[in-house]
Amino acid sequence: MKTNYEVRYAASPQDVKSYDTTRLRDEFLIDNLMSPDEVNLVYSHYDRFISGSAVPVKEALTLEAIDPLKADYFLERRELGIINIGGSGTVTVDGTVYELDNREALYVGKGNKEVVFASKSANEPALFYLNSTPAHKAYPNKKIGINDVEVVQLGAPETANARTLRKYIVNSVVDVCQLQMGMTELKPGSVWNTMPAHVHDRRMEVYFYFDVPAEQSVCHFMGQPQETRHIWMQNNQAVISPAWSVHSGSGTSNYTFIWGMAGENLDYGDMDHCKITELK
Ligand SMILES: O=C[C@H](O)[C@@H](O)CC(=O)C(=O)O
Ligand SMILES: [Zn+2]
Repeated sequence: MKTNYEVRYAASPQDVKSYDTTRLRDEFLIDNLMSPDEVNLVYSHYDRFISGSAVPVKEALTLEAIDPLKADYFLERRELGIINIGGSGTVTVDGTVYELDNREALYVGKGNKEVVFASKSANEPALFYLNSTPAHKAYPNKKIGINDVEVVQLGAPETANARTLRKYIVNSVVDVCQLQMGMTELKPGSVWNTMPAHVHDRRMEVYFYFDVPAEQSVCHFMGQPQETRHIWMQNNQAVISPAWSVHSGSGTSNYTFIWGMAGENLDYGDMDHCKITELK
């Protein structure tokens, strides 16, 4: 059993202007996810947001308190969102078993001492994607099935951005302190997510790209709207978006991604849109 973690500090947009490709990737790209029989976490100092994965294959995996938390157990002062993008699995929270099939989610509130991940079959393991944020209050655990999500259709084939957005962990679906999570699926032939792009200075965000077909990639754009940079993303990689940064990608095919946010408010729609023709 293994829990690995990395720490990422926060950077000023003035500094990031001078980053080369390697430095940009070292600071913002998360490339240790979905590794079998490991729990892998990245602790970002942007809103102390943790992104990670748990892939139990040979044995069950326990979510351990990592050193930066200085806590007796992981959820002592945190809440957790889990979305399964793999085969059927279970998450056991202080003895209560939640069955999570592909594309089902679980919210786990502050104060739960033990979180254990397991797969139904080693041949088709569960792939649990995790987001966690500091929490001030213990809200009840809640499973969010595919029928519980709020669905929004966005974009159009003509602009290559037709996509289905599913809100899983938002405060109209489940009580949360600050975490928000959802999944956006691009339609075949559509490649652009989040275009027109936006920033939300009240919240940071992490995008986790998956279901990227073999030999295809997603080019993710970040940076201040008039000072953008790009990061080429492979399947099962995530990218940290500071509050001052746009976060929008274009793939060489369609793909799906999970977005997770935390910060000042719980208003999903609190975004400042950037005019497409003014991006630089
Ligand atoms: O702040 C919200 C997030 O950036 C995403 O929900 C946007 C998104 O999934 C999309 O438009 O494709
Ligand atoms: Zn956003």
